[in-house]
Amino acid sequence: MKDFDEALELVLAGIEPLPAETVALPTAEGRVVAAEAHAAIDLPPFDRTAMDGFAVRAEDVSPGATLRVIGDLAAGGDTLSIAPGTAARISTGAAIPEGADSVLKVEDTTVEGDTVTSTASVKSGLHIRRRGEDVHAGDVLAKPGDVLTIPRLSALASAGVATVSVPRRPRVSLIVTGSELLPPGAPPEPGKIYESNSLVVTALVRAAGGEVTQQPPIPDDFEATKAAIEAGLQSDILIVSGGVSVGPHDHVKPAFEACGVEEVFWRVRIKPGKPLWFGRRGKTLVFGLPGNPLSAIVGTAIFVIPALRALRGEANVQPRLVKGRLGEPAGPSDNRTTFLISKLVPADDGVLVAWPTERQGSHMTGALGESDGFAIAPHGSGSLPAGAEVDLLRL
Ligand SMILES: Nc1nc2c(c(=O)[nH]1)N[C@H]1C(S)=C(S)[C@@H](COP(=O)(O)OP(=O)(O)OC[C@H]3O[C@@H](n4cnc5c(N)ncnc54)[C@H](O)[C@@H]3O)O[C@H]1N2
Ligand code: MOO
Repeated sequence: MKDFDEALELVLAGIEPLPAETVALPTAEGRVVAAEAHAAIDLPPFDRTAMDGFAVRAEDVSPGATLRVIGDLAAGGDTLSIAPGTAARISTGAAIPEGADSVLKVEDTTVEGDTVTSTASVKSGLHIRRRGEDVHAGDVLAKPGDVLTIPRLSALASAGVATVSVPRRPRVSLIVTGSELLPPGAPPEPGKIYESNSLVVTALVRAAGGEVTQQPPIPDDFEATKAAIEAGLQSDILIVSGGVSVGPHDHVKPAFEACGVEEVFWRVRIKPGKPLWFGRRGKTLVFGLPGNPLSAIVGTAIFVIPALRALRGEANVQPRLVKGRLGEPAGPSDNRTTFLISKLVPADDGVLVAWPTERQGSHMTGALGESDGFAIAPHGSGSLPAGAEVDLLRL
C-alpha cells in the first residue's frame, strides 16, 4: 500500500502539458498559458488625462488667471497645440495635447464664453497618466504555467493581446460501474441505490478545467466493463468508479489488464479511498476510483485533479489544501491518513476551524451534505488534540 505523497508523485511523474492551441482572449478565462504573452503597446499608450477639465500649461495657471479656450478634446478625437495663454477643454481619457503639461479639473474653473478662469493653481504633471507608467511594450504579461485569471486577462486585453497559446483542454472520460445503480428520477427499487458519483466527479473535473464525456452506467459484467474502458481510453484521463475492490463482481482491475492498461499502484494509505487504482496506457492516465461516494470524491480531489492540472499546464498542481485547526480532538481510526467530514468555520483570527461531523464513513453523503469538506488527520498521528494544526480540503 502506498502513502499518499508517494502515490501522488507516481501519478504526476512524467505528465507533460497537452499540445497547445491558440484561443481568442474572450474564451480563455481559466485556461493556462503555454507560451509567453507580451504587451503589444505601452500602458498607458500615450499621456492622457485622468480628469475632465482643461489641458493647460501649469505656469499659466494661478487663482484668478484667465485663459482662452481654443478647442474641445474628446477621448479618441483629434488633438491640437496649446500655446501660452490658451487652454483646451479635455475629457477623461483624451490624449494630452502638445504644449500642455497638466490638467485643471473642471471643478476648479469658471467658464465664460470662450474663456476659462482658474480658481486654483496646478503643478506640472497634475492629473496626467503617463505613457508606459504601468506597462512597457514587450513586457511579459503571462508566462507558461500562469492561469488566465480575470486580473491577467484585463492586463492582456488592455495591452493589445488578442489571442493566447494554451494547452488544449484535457478530455476526461467517466464510467460508473455497478448493477445496483439507479439514475436520478428512476423509481426506487429493492437493492438499488441512486447513483451520485458521476455528478460529483463531473463537477469537480469541470471546475478544474476538464471536459467530461460520460458513458451510460455499466453493470457489473466483465465484457461490458472492458468494452466501456476500451472506448474511454481514447481520452487523456479515464476515470472508472466502483468495482476496484476484491469482490467477485469487481471486474474493473481485470478489465484494465485485458485492455493493456499498466498498473502503477493499487491501494493508498488513505481513508476513505484505500482501494484507489492508478495506471497508464500510452499517454492516457487511468484511475479506478473506489465506488463509495466519499472515496470517489477524495480520490478525484487529491489524485485526478492534480493530474488534470498538470495536463492543463498549470505550474502548481498540488491539491489545494488550506491550513486550519481542529475544533475538537479527532484522529485517524486506523493507520490511514483520514479525511474527516467537517464543518469548516472561520475563527476570530480568520483561521478555519474544522468541526468533524458525528457521522463519519465513506457512504455518509448525508453528513457530507452538512459539511464544507474534510480535515486531514495524517496516518500515524494518533488522536490529535483540539487546536491541532491540520490541512483542510474544502469542497
Ligand atoms: N474484503 C474487502 N472488502 C472491501 C475492502 C477491502 O479492503 N476488503 N475495501 C472496502 C473499501 S475501503 C471500499 S472504498 C470499497 C470499494 O469498493 P469498489 O470500488 O469495488 O466499489 P463498489 O463495491 O462498486 O462500491 C462500493 C460502494 O459504493 C456504492 N457505489 C458504487 N458506485 C456508486 C455510485 N456511482 N454512486 C453512489 N454509490 C456508488 C456501492 O453501491 C457500494 O455500496 O470496497 C470495500 N470492500
Ligand atoms: O477506504 Mo473505503 O474508501 O473507506 O470506504
